[in-house]
Amino acid sequence: MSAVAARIRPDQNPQAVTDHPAQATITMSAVNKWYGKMHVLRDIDLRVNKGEHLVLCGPSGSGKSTLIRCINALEEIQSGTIEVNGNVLGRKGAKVDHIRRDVGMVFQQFNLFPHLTVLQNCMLAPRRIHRATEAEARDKAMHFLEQVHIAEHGHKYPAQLSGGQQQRVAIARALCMGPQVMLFDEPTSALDPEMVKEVLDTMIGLADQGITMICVTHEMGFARAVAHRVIFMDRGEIIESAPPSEFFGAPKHERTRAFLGQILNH
Ligand SMILES: Nc1ncnc2c1ncn2[C@@H]1O[C@H](COP(=O)(O)OP(=O)(O)OP(=O)(O)O)[C@@H](O)[C@H]1O
Repeated sequence: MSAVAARIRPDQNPQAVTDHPAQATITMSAVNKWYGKMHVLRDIDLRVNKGEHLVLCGPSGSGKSTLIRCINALEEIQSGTIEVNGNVLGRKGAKVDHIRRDVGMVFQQFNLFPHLTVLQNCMLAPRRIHRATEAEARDKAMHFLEQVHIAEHGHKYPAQLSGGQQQRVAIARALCMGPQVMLFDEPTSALDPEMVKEVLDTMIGLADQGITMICVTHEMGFARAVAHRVIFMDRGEIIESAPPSEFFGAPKHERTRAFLGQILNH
């Protein structure tokens, strides 16, 4: 049985979020973003509690990537506020470097440095951000490479690994920063089908450890198994947000139903 199938769904597990009393890690309030004249995020209000796992889905171009890229300050917003662990983005004196340290990001393309080994890729953040010694950085990198079951490939270069293995290295590298929140932007979209499961299983392992996660993904099996809340976005707006049982069992909005009809029948 796959790890996805074997898990108790979080909304069937009363301890899942109540272990973490409502303590917001991320708060987005009335966030608007334009690219030129294109209004891509429209009055986004979103609160993510510590330990919460969110899955963000929606049609192509609906603003999902932009939303999560705004959270770690890869994109600027034009109005509203985003607060991450007490740091308010966009305000004078905002500590963008703190936000980037607190928020680990995993992209569709793995973005590993090709000229560095797996181990060296993972040692960068501890060395540069946490000013760790070489030995400390190596220990930390090995710890997270072991966690994603890839430590034996530490001496290799990214090009010598499969896509799934590279993505697991990218996850380990993000974890080496010691983030409070992990953002995943379609982490399995660039992978061959047989490699998708290994990456999803790694993400499930992280979820089980209680790390706060926001995942943009169309892997609805993962959403059912791991998400406390599934959010549907369309045309820059949050249309629906509900626990998976409700979201999949009785979606309220017509646009959510149409979207689910398309991707679940695919
Ligand atoms: N850097 C950019 N400059 C201009 N327009 C952009 C930029 N990035 C994204 N867009 C546009 O903003 C809109 C939202 O894009 P975004 O990538 O956030 O959507 P998405 O829901 O993540 O889509 P997908 O599922 O295809 O990745 C799209 O119309 C896209 O073309």
